[in-house]
Amino acid sequence: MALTPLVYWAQRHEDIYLRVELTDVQNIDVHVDENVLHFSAQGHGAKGQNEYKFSLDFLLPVKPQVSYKSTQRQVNITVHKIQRGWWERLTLRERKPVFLAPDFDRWLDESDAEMEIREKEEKKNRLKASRQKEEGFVSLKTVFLIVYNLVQFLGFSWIFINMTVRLFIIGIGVKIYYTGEAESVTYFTENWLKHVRSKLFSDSLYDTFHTISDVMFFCQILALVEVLNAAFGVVKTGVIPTLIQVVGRNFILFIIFGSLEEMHHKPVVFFVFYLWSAIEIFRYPFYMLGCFNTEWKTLTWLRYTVWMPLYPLGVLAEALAVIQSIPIFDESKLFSIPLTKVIGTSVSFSYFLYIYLVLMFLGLFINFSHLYKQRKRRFRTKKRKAN
Ligand SMILES: CCCCCCCCCCCCC[C@@H](O)CC(=O)SCCNC(=O)CCNC(=O)[C@H](O)C(C)(C)COP(=O)(O)OP(=O)(O)OC[C@H]1O[C@@H](n2cnc3c(N)ncnc32)[C@H](O)[C@@H]1OP(=O)(O)O
Repeated sequence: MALTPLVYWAQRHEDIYLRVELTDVQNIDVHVDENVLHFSAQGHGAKGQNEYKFSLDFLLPVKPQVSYKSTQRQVNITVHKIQRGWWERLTLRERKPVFLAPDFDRWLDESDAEMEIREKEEKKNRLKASRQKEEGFVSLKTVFLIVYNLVQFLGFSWIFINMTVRLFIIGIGVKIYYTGEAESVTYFTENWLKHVRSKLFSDSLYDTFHTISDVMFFCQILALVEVLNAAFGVVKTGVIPTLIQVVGRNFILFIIFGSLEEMHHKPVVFFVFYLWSAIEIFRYPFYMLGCFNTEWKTLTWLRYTVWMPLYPLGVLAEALAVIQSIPIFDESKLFSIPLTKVIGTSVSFSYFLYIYLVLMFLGLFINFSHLYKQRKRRFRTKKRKAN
């Protein structure tokens, strides 16, 4: 025989909530037919395990679509009113069915319900406002990163192209000079070629600092922004690797090359600048595309692969520059720390440079493993996305 479960009800301006006191419910059937809700299910109620049924003839029209959710302890039913409003009772008949009672857990009177609506609306508005603020910040951040990456890309491209063109011209100069044809040209032409060759060679290898340094200074000072970006969470990356990278390069640029005129004409400047710019012409456009949520696979591959040979070579070139600068610092006593007049001597900056050489290889190890992890993460996520 079908029994009636205990049913608790509450209302809001738009909905009716029913809570049916049945546990471990199965075979639930809930539907609204001609404004009457019919419920039947098997479950454990006040009369033990049984089939339970009830129906409710609503006071005012409701929508035929009902939603329900059954948990282990109860069945929650939501019925939607056709017209928004507050009902004075639930059923058409004035006499309340015996199995029906107010759900005091959800019960609100009309004014409380209005307050609830107002609170919900205010919460929604607050959420909307904060989302708009966040979106504004995100778009501002994106514009900032696009501009930053674009400026760096243009700077390093100028450096790289300038140096490549000069290197290419030397190549041709050397080739013309050493070919058999060159031997057959007049003494005047040979001398002229010799002059051109030596001029081009010295210009491109020995004069890198004077041609390139201003742009390199600009780009590397600007790169300090990357440390701030990492520190303030503007981009998702570690502060330590970025700090090592930026401080490491700026030390070479400003202290080793910038402060010693004797270093300006050394070919090592060429190698250091060339190796630095060779990665950045891929890294910055890769970041730029990332800002547009776009990816160009070849560029991604280059960004996460080219550093493998370039990083150790870059550190080697920087180490060579440091080693070459040591006798110059010793002789010039630049940055040396004067000891008291009694001792009458000073501690040369070169001692710091020996320590720095060790730090460089430590920095190489930290950043190499960081870049290796970034590469693995990048290609792992890509593979997972592809699956
Ligand atoms: C602490 C005191 C320091 C003392 C120093 C003493 C030791 C000094 C040793 C120094 C050795 C330096 C040698 C070096 O100068 C030699 C060379 O550079 S040789 C040339 C080769 N070099 C390189 O390849 C390094 C290039 N640089 C880098 O890759 C970065 O600077 C580095 C911090 C090393 C790594 O980059 P990052 O951690 O940012 O990795 P990702 O590129 O994968 O980026 C992670 C996510 O962040 C997003 N991101 C990062 N930057 C930007 C940006 N500007 N705009 C937009 N988005 C950015 C990126 O898209 C990634 O996000 P997602 O994963 O979602 O795609």
